Amino acid sequence: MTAAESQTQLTEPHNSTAPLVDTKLADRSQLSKMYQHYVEMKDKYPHALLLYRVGDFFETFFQDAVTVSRELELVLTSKHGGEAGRVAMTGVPHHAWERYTTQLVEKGYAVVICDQVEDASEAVGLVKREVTRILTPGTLLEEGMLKTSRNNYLAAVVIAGNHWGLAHADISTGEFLTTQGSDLEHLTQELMRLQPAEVVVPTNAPDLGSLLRPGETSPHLPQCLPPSFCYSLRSQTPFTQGEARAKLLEKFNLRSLEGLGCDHLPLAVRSAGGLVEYVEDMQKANPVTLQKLRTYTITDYLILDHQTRRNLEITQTVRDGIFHGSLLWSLDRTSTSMGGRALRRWLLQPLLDIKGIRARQDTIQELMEDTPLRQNMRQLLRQIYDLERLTGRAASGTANAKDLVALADSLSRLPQLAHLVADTQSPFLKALQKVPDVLGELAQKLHAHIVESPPIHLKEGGLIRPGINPQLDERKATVESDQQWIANLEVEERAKTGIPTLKVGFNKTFGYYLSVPRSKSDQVPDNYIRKQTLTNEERYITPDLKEREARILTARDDLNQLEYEIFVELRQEVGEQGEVIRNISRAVAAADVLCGLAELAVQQGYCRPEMISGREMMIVDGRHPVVEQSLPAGFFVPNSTHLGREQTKHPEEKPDLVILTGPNASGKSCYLRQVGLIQLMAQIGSFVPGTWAKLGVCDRIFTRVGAVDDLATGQSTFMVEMNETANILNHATARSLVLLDEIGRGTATFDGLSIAWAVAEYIATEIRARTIFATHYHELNELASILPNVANYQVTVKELPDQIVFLHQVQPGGADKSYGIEAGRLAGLPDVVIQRAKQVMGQIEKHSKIAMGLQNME
Ligand SMILES: Nc1ncnc2c1ncn2[C@@H]1O[C@H](COP(=O)(O)OP(=O)(O)OP(=O)(O)O)[C@@H](O)[C@H]1O
Repeated sequence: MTAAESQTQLTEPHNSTAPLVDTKLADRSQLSKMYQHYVEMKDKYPHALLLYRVGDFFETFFQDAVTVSRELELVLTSKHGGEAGRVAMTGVPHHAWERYTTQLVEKGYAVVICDQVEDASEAVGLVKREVTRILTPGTLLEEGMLKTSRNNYLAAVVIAGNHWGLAHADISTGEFLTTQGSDLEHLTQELMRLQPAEVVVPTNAPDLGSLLRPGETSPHLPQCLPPSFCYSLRSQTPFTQGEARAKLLEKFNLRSLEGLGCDHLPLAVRSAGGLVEYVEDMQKANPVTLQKLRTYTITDYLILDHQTRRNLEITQTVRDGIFHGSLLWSLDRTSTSMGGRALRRWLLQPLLDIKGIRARQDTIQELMEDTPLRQNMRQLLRQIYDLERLTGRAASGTANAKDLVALADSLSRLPQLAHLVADTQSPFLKALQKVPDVLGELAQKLHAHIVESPPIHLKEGGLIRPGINPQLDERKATVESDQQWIANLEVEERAKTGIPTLKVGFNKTFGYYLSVPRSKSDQVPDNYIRKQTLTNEERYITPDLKEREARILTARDDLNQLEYEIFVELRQEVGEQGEVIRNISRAVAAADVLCGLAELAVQQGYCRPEMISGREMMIVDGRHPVVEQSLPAGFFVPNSTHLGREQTKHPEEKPDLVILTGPNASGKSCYLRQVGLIQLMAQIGSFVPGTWAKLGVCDRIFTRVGAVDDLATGQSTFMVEMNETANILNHATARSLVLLDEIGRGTATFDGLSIAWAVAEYIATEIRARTIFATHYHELNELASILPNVANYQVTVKELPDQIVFLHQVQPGGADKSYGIEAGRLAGLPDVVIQRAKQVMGQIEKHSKIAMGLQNME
C-alpha cells in the first residue's frame, strides 16, 4: 500500500475498523499502557510532532502519524492499541532520526523526541521514556541540520505601540544580541536582514506553544512581522520586564544589566529575557551556553533595506534566488566556515565608523603586501574546523568523540597561527598573536586522551587511549586476556577432540559457542552441551566458556561505561572553556574574512578606497565585481563615477544626481549596481574593483531596480514601484546613495515621465542624496540645464549599418536616441511597422519638449 493510499483510507470518518487518527476521539481507558503514556505526552505538546521511541524505532501515532507519513512520504500503517482498537502509526529507524527530523524541521514543524531512558531489558513493566529534546527551526545544534555557511538565528520580538525590542541568538555558535527601536518598519527590515529560522512572539493567543509555519497566519501575529518566517507563539509572562530581567541576571550571573549595555532599553531586555527562557524550555537534556549578551543599535550600521539587499543581489540572485552569481559568491575566499558566516554578516551589516573600516583595510593591506604570510595563513586556516559550533556542541553535551578530536586539532593550529602573525601590525592580526595557554593545554589533553580516529558511538568503547586511567587499563587487560583465552580455546579443543575443523563462534542469541561439523559430533567430549543444530553443524557450549563469556560481557560493559564517563568529563572541560574558545574563534573568523578579501584584492586587482566623512564619491575605472568575474578576463569595460563633491568651482563636474541614458542592454543597470556594490564593499572594509577611489561614508543605500510584480501581496508592478520610490523619498538623506532604474515605466508614458521628472527634481533639490537615475526618458536630460547639481551621462553604442555595437562606456552627455526601433527591426518587426514607428516618434518628439513649458511648471 502506498503512503497516499493509506492516507486516503485513514482520513475517512472513524469507524470501528479504521485505525484511530485523533487522540481526542480515542477512549483513553481502553488504550494499552504505552499508548496511554503516549497520549499524556502528546497532551503536553499538542503543537509539535511527537517521535516516541519503541525498540529500534521512533514511532508517531494518531494524527502525527498521518502528518509524518504525508510530509516524509512514508507508509502509514497501524498498530494494535489495546481495547480501543488500532492506532495509526508511522515509524523511522532510531539511528536515522536526525535525517528525518531535519526534513520535518525544515518544513517548519517542531519535533519532540521522547526517548527510552532505561534499558528495555531491565525495565519492569513499561519502559521509562522522557522528552530528551525539542527541536524547532531556531533551536538546532545537530551538525547535519545546520548550514555551515550561515548562522541559524532564533529571534524574539516584543512590540509596544510603535516601539519594539528584538533579540537574536544563534544557539549553535552562542552569538546573542539585542536591540530596540521605535519604528515598526525598522523591525520588519531588521528581521529581513537576519532571516531568522524562527521568531518567538509573546501573545495572549489561546493556542500558545504553536509554531506557525512560513505563510501561516494568526490574528495574534502583529502585522509588521513578515509572513515568510516561522513564528512560535508563547506566553507573555517571560517577556515581562521583571521576569526577563531576572532571567538575564541569572543566566549571566550578574547583579546588574549595566555591563550588557541594555539596562536602559526595556524592550531589548524583555525580548532577550524571553528568548533565554524559550531556549531553556526547548533544550531539555542539553543546556545551551550563550555568549554574553551584546547590545547594538541598527543606526550604527549602514542601512540596507530588504529591496536594496535583493536588488544588489548580496547573498542571492534576483532571478533564480541562488548563491552563485551573488556578491557574496564573488567575494568569498574564506578558508573556514566561521569566516564564511562572518563575511555574510559583514555584508548584511556594513559599517559607518571610518575607524572600524580603516582597521579592516589596514589588515587587508598588510596581508596583500606579504604574500607568503597570506598564503601560509590561508593554508593553516583551512585546517581549522568550525570551532564555534564544535564548542557549542561540547557545551550542550551533544558533541561526539570525533568532534572533540576535530576541536583539539583546530586548537593546536592556533599557536602556529600566532607564530605566523607574530610580527604583524594590523589590529585583526595582532588579535591572533596571543593564544590563551589554557587552550593549548586543553588540545594536548584531548589528544592525549582520545584515540586518533574514534567511533561515532560513545557507549561502545574504543574512545580512550591506554595509559590514561589505570582502572580502565586494568579492565581492558582483563577483557583482552579473557578474549585471548577464548582465542586459544579453539587450538586447545581441536587438539583435545581431534576435530581439526572445530571453531569458536559468537552470535547475539547464544553468545560464544563451539561449532563442530555434524559428521564429527560423536567425537565431542561429555562436558559439551548441545545448544543448536544446523544443517551441517552442531553448536555447543561448555560451563567454562559460559563463565568466561559472562566475565567478558560484564567487563566490557564496565569498560565502555568507564570510557564514556572519561569522555563526558573531557567534554565538560571543553564546555567550561567555551567562552575562551569562542572569543578566539571570533578573531580567527575575522582574520579569515580579511585574508580572503586580501587574496581577492590581489587576484582581481582591487584598490584601497580612501574613506572620508564628506559626501564625495570618486571611483576611477570602477568595475562590477560579479559581472567582471563572470566575463572572460579583460572583457569588462571599466567606468568612472564622480558624485557629490562639495568644494568645487565647477559643480556640474561633480553632480549630486546623474541622469543616465542609453539603449537597452547597453549596461545602465550594470553600472548602477556597480556603484552601489563598490560603496557597500568599501563599507565592510574591503578593497574595491577600480584603480582609485575616494568614498564618503553613506548612511543608507537605496535601490529601485527593475519592475517586478509582487503577486504575493497582490500589488501591481506600478504600485510596488511607487511604494519603493515613496520609501526612498521619505527616508533618503544627503548622506545616502540612491540608485534608481527606470522609474515611471509601469504607467502611461506621460504619467511616467512626469513622475520621473518630479522625483529626480525632488531628490536633486530637496534631499541632495548622491543619485544615479537610469532612464529611457531622454526628456529628463533637460534637468541638467536647469539644476546645477544634475549632470547627464550616457552609455555609448556604435551604430553600424546593420547593427549596434555596445561599447558599455559611460560618458558625459545625454543619449538622444534609445534605439528601441532599431532593436525592433533587428528582432524582425515588418518594415512597414518600423517606418510607421519612426513617423510617430517624430511627431511625439515635436510635441513633448518639457523644457519649453518649464516656466509654467514652476
Ligand atoms: N561595463 C561593461 N562591460 C562589459 N559588459 C557589460 C558592461 N556593462 C554591461 N555589460 C553587459 O551588458 C549586458 C546588459 O547590461 P544591462 O542589463 O546593465 O543593460 P541595461 O542598459 O540596463 O538594459 P535595459 O535598459 O534593457 O535594462 C549585461 O548582462 C553585461 O553582460
